[in-house]
Amino acid sequence: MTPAQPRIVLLFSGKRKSGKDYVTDLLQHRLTAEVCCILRLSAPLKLQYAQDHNLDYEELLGCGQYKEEYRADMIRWGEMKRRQDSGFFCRLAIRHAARPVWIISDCRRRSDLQWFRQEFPDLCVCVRVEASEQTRSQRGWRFTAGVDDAESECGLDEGVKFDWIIRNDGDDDVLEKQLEELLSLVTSRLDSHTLNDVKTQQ
Ligand SMILES: Nc1ncnc2c1ncn2[C@@H]1O[C@H](COP(=O)(O)OP(=O)(O)O)[C@@H](O)[C@H]1O
Ligand SMILES: C[C@@](O)(CCOP(=O)(O)OP(=O)(O)O)CC(=O)O
Repeated sequence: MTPAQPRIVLLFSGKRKSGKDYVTDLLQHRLTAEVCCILRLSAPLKLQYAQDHNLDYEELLGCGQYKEEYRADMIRWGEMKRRQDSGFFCRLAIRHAARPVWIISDCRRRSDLQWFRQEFPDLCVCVRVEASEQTRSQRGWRFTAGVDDAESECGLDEGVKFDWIIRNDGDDDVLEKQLEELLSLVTSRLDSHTLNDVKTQQ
C-alpha cells in the first residue's frame, strides 16, 4: 500500500530517556490521532528481529529489561540490514501511514534523515529532544558501553543542523511554551478543514 502524502514530517531524535516518547505523545494528543500519527523506525526492526530470532515482539516494544537484553544485538542486526538497504526500516515504518502529520519518533542515523529528506523534500522538520545527563539518569538512564557510545545513540551528535531543539529537563512551563511554538508551525501547514478538526477536539 502506498502511504498517503503527508503535509509535514517531524523527524524526532534524542538520547535515551531524553523524553522523545513523552514529547511526541503530547504532540499527538494535542493534534489528535486523526490528524497525527507516530511512526517508529524501531517497530518494523523489532518485528523482524523477533521473528528471525524467535523472540517476543511485544516484550521488545516495551520498556523493560527484556528489550535491554537484546538491544546490542538488535543494533548489530539492524545495522547489517541498513548496510544492504539504508531505507529498509524507513519504508516499512511509513507503509500504512495515512495522516497529514507524521512524527517519526526515533531517528538515529544520518541515513534515516537523508532518506526522509530525499523522499519528502520541503516537508521534513528535524527536531532534537535534549535533556541533561542528570535528568536522564533520574529517568532511569545508565551509561551502557556499546550502546551509548555507538552510532545508535551518537549518529546524530555532530554535523546535523536541527530545525528545532526541545529542552526537556522537567519544567512543564518551559516545555509547554516550546510545544506551542512547534504546534503553530505544524498547524500552519494544515488546510483549514483539518485545522478545524484539531481545534474542535482540543
Ligand atoms: N517532561 C517530562 N515530565 C515528566 N516525565 C517525563 C518528561 N519527559 C520524560 N519523562 C519520563 O521519563 C521517562 C523517559 O522518557 P521517554 O519519553 O520514554 O524517553 P525516550 O523515548 O527518549 O527514551 C518516561 O518515564 C517519561 O514518562
Ligand atoms: C535496535 C534499536 O532500534 C532499539 C531501539 O529501541 P527503542 O526505540 O525502544 O529505544 P529507546 O527509546 O532508546 O529505549 C536501536 C537501533 O539502533 O536501531
